[in-house]
Amino acid sequence: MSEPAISFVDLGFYYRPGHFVLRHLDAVVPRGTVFTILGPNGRGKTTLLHLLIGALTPREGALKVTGRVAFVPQLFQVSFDYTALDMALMGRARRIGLFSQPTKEDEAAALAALNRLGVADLADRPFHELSGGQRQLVIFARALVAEAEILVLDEPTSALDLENQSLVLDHIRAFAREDGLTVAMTTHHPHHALAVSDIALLMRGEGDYVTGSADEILSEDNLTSLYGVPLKRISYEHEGARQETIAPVMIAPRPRQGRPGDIPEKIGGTIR
Ligand SMILES: Nc1ncnc2c1ncn2[C@@H]1O[C@H](COP(=O)(O)OP(=O)(O)OP(=O)(O)O)[C@@H](O)[C@H]1O
Repeated sequence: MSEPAISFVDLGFYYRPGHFVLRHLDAVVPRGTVFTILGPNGRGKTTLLHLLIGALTPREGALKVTGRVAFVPQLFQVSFDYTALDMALMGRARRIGLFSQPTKEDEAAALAALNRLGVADLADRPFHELSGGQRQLVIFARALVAEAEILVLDEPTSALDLENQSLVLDHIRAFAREDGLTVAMTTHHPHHALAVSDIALLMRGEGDYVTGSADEILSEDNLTSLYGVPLKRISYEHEGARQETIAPVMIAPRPRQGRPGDIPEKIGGTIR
């Protein structure tokens, strides 16, 4: 079996001595899989991503990341007047070198990546004038142009409308299934995790983690106890195939046929 893209054993990190943000954390992420990190605010998801990209160093345990990493942060700001194409070209910086000009081949690669993400028409627009979602797609293109083997994505769908969420999830799946990339990402959306992940990590608190096959880990019980609100796995049919999604039941469901408190049997499918 090939070496995993990411592995950590007994990983621990604190910003201030004596105040561990995460501790005794173990996971193995094989190449070409999608690894999703979930947990309530402040549990250390972003801290874990920063450890993966080498911006932070473990205080305890061992962390191994094998392959070139590209990081896509949640909000990407630039203070200079770069175009979207310039931003994508920055992914080629390693090839182009500090004082050289991009070649036609570099430009073609950057345009192809923008095209794949559906934003080639924005190539000449100033990056800082783009919407949050458009910027996100351009930064994805930059990660592709960098020919990274491991993509580390901080809440990749947070700035996106529903259509673009779906598009980005499709891209994430394709990066892993078609390009063989490994994707490590955080999300506050369990249904996104279920849609794309092979492996999930639930960060329940310091020293309290669950990791393993996403389909098994993202159970109603695990998610309900993680978030403190009831969540349901919903089975439905789409284009002739059985699918599953996850939805929170944060407010009392609307009663059907005037029966107060009646939990609907169907929300486009069957609640298990
Ligand atoms: N630079 C820092 N210095 C000190 N403490 C920090 C720093 N960054 C984060 N923390 C603390 O570490 C803990 C974990 O933060 P982190 O941002 O990793 O959580 P998160 O799970 O990503 O949260 P969210 O879902 O809100 O983005 C929090 O208590 C936070 O206050």
